[in-house]
Amino acid sequence: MPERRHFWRKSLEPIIAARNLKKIYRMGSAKIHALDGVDIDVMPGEVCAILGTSGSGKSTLLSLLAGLEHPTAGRIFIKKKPTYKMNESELVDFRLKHIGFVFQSFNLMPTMTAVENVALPLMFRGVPRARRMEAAKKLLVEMGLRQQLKNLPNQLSGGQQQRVSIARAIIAKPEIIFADEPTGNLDSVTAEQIMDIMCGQAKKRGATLLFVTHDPAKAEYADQVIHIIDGKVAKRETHGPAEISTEEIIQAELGIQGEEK
Ligand SMILES: Nc1ncnc2c1ncn2[C@@H]1O[C@H](COP(=O)(O)OP(=O)(O)OP(=O)(O)O)[C@@H](O)[C@H]1O
Repeated sequence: MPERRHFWRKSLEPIIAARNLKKIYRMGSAKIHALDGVDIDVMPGEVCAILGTSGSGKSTLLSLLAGLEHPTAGRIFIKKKPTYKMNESELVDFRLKHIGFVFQSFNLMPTMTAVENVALPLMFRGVPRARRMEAAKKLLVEMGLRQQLKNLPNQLSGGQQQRVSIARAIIAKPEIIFADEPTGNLDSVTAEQIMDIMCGQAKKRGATLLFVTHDPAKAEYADQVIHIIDGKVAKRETHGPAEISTEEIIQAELGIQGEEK
């Protein structure tokens, strides 16, 4: 598990902020309150887990925050921009510039090789082919896939496919990464490796990572855990300044080592 970075939450502005988010789905005459007044603040560079059981509303929350669906009510600000007011084309543009996605079922292009899949987001940004293929290759090698660069997705294991999709999510250097049950299709050993890679890469790049999980063990990787029950925030936990003493903060800031006894 990568070392957690400590956040001086008070001194930072949230990169993701949501207020009183509501999402009501209509099924015939029935109304389903998938989200019922959720508030969220995620700080820049933070790893945040949305933890909840099946049907609690976590995927709905992720899809609202990512601008894939519109809320029934409430406000969402990403990088201080009111994304809940944006139209589809503004949202597409915003996502392309600032957000990377990792999905439970990998969502790789089946007819493209690993390296072509990873290079794809750079194509949308107009990076010339030679440069984007080189960057994709470098990243995949860093992820331990040197031997699999030219494999198609169906010639890769689940863990390898998820590494490719993490590489695809981060290659264009998004400030925010959203991941929906990123280890849901993987065995427990591979799932741990993927959590290490995903959280480690986010930290290394200073990106904000928000992931959804039903597994409390995966939420352990996060700086902030938001527990969702029946569309409401039931509990928030932050690991960071709250857990360390003022003296430790001062020592960390000044680089002072503890005195030898
Ligand atoms: N498009 C939809 N139309 C109608 N109801 C929906 C829709 N999407 C989600 N729901 C309902 O909203 C509630 C929350 O669903 P959501 O998918 O967000 O839960 P979840 O916590 O992600 O569950 P899981 O872990 O099983 O994916 C559920 O009752 C679900 O049936």
